[in-house]
Amino acid sequence: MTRQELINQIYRKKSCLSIGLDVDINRIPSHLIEKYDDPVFEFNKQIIDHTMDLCVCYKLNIAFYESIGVEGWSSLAKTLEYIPADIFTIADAKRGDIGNTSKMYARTFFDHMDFDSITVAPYMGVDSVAPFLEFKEKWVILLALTSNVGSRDFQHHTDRKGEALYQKVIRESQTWAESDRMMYVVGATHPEKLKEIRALVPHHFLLIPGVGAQGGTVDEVMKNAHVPDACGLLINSSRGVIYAGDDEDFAKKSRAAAMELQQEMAAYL
Ligand SMILES: O=C(O)c1cc(=O)[nH]c(=O)n1[C@@H]1O[C@H](COP(=O)(O)O)[C@@H](O)[C@H]1O
Repeated sequence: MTRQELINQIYRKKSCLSIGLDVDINRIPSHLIEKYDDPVFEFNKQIIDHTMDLCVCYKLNIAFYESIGVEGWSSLAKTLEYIPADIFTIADAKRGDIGNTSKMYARTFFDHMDFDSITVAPYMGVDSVAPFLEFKEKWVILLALTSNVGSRDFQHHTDRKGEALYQKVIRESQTWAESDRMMYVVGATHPEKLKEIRALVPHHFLLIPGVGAQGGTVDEVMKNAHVPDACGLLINSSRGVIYAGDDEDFAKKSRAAAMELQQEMAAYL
């Protein structure tokens, strides 16, 4: 998907919501487990049916699918097929290795499967990221400042000139790809850093996880990092949306949770 197609969708739906399909088999409503051969896919299908007009992206965290083996990969593939073609998709895989191996990861998610983007760790440098950029209209979403507490262990570390590691990642990687192929992950749990990061990358999209279950808010993100006329944000919520309910009406409750986030976003779009 192109940058302009993504932007058009955001303004059409008045939403920059990414819904994280982080499906834990132990949290799926029991009636789905009893009734369906592939309860993970059925869960996703019902969530997608109830939310696709409210979000512009689905992020599938690969760990949740890998953790249940071959069946998980099959549920992942079926879910990806089911997502409407005009909705942006993220393989949240956090990959990156020597070039020869990254090439295989890129083939997995861009060739074998048809995701629009993949999350990539930057720490092995340019040759570990380049193979993902060889695919036309596919995006790399580079980890910059993550949402977890441990992000302080390395990412905030400053060099002698006072530049933090996450700042260096953002500055250097801008020479690897333009804003039509590269996004950055910045946690909603660092609202005080959002303005500064937006100044470093005025045109790039930021993928912002950490809203809801991890304590970040849509309002603070929109206030500090929203770009007029381009939005420049995909704000993700996983557990807050998909586990809003745990009974037969779980998908309706997900819709209500997604709508609440979308309406907060609409005020800025
Ligand atoms: O790359 C990510 O998506 C990501 C980066 C980060 O810094 N923090 C973070 O929480 N994530 C992912 O975003 C999702 C957050 O889930 P919830 O906290 O349930 O909304 C999970 O899939 C995480 O793996």
